[in-house]
Amino acid sequence: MKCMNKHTDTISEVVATMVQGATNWNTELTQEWLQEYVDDWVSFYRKRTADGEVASYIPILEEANRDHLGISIVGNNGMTVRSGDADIPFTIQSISKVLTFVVACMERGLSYILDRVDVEPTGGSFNSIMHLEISRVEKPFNPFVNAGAITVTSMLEGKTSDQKLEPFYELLEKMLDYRPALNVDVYESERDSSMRNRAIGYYLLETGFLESDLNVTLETYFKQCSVEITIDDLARIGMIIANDGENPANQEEIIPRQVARLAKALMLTCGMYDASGKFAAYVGVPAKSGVSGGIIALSPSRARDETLPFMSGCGIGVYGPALDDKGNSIAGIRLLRHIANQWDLSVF
Ligand SMILES: NC(=O)CC[C@H](N)C(=O)O
Repeated sequence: MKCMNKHTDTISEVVATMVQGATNWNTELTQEWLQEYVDDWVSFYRKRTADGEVASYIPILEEANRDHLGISIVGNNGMTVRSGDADIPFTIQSISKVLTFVVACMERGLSYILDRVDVEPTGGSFNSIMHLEISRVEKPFNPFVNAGAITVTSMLEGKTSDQKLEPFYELLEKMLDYRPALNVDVYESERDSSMRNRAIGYYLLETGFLESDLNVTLETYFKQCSVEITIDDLARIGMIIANDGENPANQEEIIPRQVARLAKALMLTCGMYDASGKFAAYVGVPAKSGVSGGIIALSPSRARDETLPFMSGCGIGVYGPALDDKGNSIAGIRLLRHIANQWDLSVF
């Protein structure tokens, strides 16, 4: 087998050699080799955390360590590569919007939700009110900015926040084999400080978009954002969405295919707020970020992929609480960009 040189070979070249040549190609060797690569990249991009700031508008989030950077990657065969600060729990924040959207579509049907929330990027910040008012929209722009997400949350079935979130927890449990818990301190910190989201809520109430009581809707929204997860969880959820909602280990359908596909399209066009265009151009994979520094990303499964069979249909979780001015993990984006380019993950 060709001797591997991680400084000169691209990952595709090496894996292509492995696949073509190679009587002794094996998963363990590949994993070891990928691990070395990823370890190098994480230590390189960790320096970029110094260029960002942790979120402070939810006071408790300011306690995060801005030097942290970790990544977890799960292939469609379960192969896992994790590196850096991979064991730090953090709250899911806006990444929850992908899951409440999925749950709402499963409960109400896709067309019910799409009649009430659009699928257009805003080009504005995640918590903008201005867009709603200036454009006099018929419905909120998309489910991944706060106005659209709060509207989706109002459409979840149930009268109390706990009833509304039960199917959300059940979906998480099905994907992760455990039930993540609410971080009560983060929930209370957001509940007591989130005047902007209350303003958005009142505007949605006035304009007739909300389908549940305002206070219950906001309580549900703050709770969904405060569920604690890890990058391994994000990678696993990403891997299932990448595979059109199916668990590749046993072909069980966890999310209906059409809903998973729509979620991917929305992640690609709206997942990184007003940096979504740049992210699509330079990274090119569906992703969704949150203000605690998490990013979920994925490489949709592609039959054509011969060089990296186990990375077609992979999920990626990143944690790096130092954020850029759009509210996305500053080092996390750079790390993802590097990996997507090296491994040819772009959907384009
Ligand atoms: N970008 C985010 O992660 C925002 C989520 C946060 N809970 C908020 O609504 O303000």
